[in-house]
Amino acid sequence: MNIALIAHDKRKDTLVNFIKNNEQFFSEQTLFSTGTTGLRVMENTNLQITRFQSGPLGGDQEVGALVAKGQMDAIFFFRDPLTSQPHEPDVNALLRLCDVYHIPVATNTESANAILYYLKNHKK
Ligand SMILES: O=C(CO)COP(=O)(O)O
Repeated sequence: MNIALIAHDKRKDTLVNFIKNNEQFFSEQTLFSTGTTGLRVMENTNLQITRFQSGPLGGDQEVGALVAKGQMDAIFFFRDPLTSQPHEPDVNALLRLCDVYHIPVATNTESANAILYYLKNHKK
């Protein structure tokens, strides 16, 4: 599966921990990420990730392009709900495209665990 990993700064540690706890699963997928998130995950795991631009520089839109082309199966996007982002329109655009194309998106550890369970058991 093609899976994108994205986290805002205050949620990067949480995403890295989630990925580390499930590294075997993610090692069997094709991974994409925004710039800094991918760097942090690769520094802390043995995973290989195709990194796009940093989020504020267009990375969310690059992930969105894969969604629009039908090339994305799921997104783990740990958002920071308490900090305003300069690229909020890009974030909203990505989430909107996920709804347009019915792509599962996890925005916190609990929804990530639920979607992980779904991906492991219902999508091969
Ligand atoms: O801002 C982001 C998502 O909106 C994430 O971007 P980085 O992974 O480059 O920090």
